[in-house]
Amino acid sequence: MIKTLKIEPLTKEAFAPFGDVIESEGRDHFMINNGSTQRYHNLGEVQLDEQGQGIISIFRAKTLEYPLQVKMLERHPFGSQSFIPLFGHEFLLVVAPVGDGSLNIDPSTVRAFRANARQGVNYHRGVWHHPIMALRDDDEFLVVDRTGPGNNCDEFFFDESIQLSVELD
Ligand SMILES: NC(=O)N[C@@H](O)C(=O)O
Ligand code: NI
Repeated sequence: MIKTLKIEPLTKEAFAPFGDVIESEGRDHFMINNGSTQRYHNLGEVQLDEQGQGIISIFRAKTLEYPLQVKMLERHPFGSQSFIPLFGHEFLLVVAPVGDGSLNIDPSTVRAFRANARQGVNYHRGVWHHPIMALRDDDEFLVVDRTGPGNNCDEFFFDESIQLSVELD
């Protein structure tokens, strides 16, 4: 299978099978702080197993070479993982649904999205995704995810006959 993935705009609806889109555009809010602040409440669900602890980190990411061949995806079975751009730059996502839970990905289910400069994402537990795909060198992302016992990162490498690529326009 040789396929160039169509890069879709990131929307709450389109991304729903994979997790949450963290954004204020078009979302409900309520006023707090005596009317000085709008709270865009509960935009994403932080998912943890019982032994897990939620933590906040910063990822400083190099850009990858494009066209990119998607050779692998990873998942975090014990918790969600969110990426919120700190410098307001767009970034890319490649994802695949949780599936039946086995260590396998149907390549026909792999999708690519482009986050605009005011969007973050929250991958739900077990959702397959490519490691962070920054579009600016040394871009930084606030990351909320899970630490704790056990291996919380499974990797799946596609067979060499599966060539999924991402091209920048
Ligand atoms: N390994 C790690 O912490 N990073 C990945 O999970 C990622 O999604 O970038
Ligand atoms: Ni990850």
